[in-house]
Amino acid sequence: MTQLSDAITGLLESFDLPGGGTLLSRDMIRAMRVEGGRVSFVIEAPSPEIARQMEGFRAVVEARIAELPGVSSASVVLSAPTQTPKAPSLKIGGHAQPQQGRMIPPGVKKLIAIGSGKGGVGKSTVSSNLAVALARAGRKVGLLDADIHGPSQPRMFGVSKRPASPDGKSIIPLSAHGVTLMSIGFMLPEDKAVVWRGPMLMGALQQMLMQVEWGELDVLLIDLPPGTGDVQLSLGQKSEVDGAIVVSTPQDVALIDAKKALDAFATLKVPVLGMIENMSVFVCPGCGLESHIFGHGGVATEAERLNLPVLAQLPIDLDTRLAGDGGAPVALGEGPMAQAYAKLARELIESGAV
Ligand SMILES: Nc1ncnc2c1ncn2[C@@H]1O[C@H](COP(=O)(O)OP(=O)(O)OP(=O)(O)O)[C@@H](O)[C@H]1O
Repeated sequence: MTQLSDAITGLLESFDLPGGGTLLSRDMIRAMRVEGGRVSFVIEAPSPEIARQMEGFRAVVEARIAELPGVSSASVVLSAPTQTPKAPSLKIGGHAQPQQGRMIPPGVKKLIAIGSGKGGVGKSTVSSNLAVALARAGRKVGLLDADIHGPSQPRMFGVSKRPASPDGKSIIPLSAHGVTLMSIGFMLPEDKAVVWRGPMLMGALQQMLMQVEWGELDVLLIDLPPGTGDVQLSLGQKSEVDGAIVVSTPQDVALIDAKKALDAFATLKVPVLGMIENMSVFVCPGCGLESHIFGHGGVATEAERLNLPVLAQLPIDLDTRLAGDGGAPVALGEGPMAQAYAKLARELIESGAV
């Protein structure tokens, strides 16, 4: 740095701002130029209101800069972000911030996690449809897509807008089909892989739970990543999950992993509300023949062994797949799958779980 730059930095450090810190420590200086003896820069205030209040301060800073040896002219301008919502500061790879207390979004009455051991068993499909069915039953529902490595909810709800952030910190969730929605998928390009370590995942989860303005919700469903990794661990340890639902297909490999997911919830002391068997049977639309493509009865046996209810048995269903891919979950309609999800929602409400 030149002598003049040093002198400018020293001067800027000498002004304490109300509320603590300096223009430099609070990162409010923009477009600094020192050319010959001409100095110019912008002070960016957090809001137009604060910019107005800082006018006297700006004039003092400008005058003091002009007095520095070697300065021929000084121009200090105040600016503030416009009121247009700007992109949230959900920085990729941000670490969890230290915070007091636990990650419990204010205004949310119940947190329900939806997990699976294995990927691809239909956990996100079940989450989206259950969210829609609960909303249709009159519940105020939020859905947090915490499947950080493979967020599917933007596609399943047909929304991919970047959420707004009026102050650059709080994030306004999106809303689709009566459900308040947030997904890491809204913040990243679809083809961008998330390669994060544990603390970064924790940071992202913390931001999605606590920076998002969820508002008043009867229930926030959390679509977990498959398996028993860092997101499950953080959620179990740092939040208060009221209940978990484990989705599995009847297939042995899926069930082995589902048992691990159940075991993880038990370790984290998260009460399991029950299991959902997805893709339990395929009924041929031509002849009505039932085929148990992924096996039969495995989920019921496991649930019985653990004294857990089987909350639903959902068949392999083309409409479910098409509706999910098309951005309008099948539970929005009137057909048999919509009825099955409506029944699941009703029973969860009646049991007091949501
Ligand atoms: N009952 C069903 N009938 C037909 N297709 C289904 C059914 N359930 C899910 N699918 C389809 O299976 C695929 C995987 O489902 P989904 O993404 O919900 O699984 P997942 O367990 O969340 O996967 P991942 O863990 O990889 O995110 C999707 O294409 C979905 O539409």
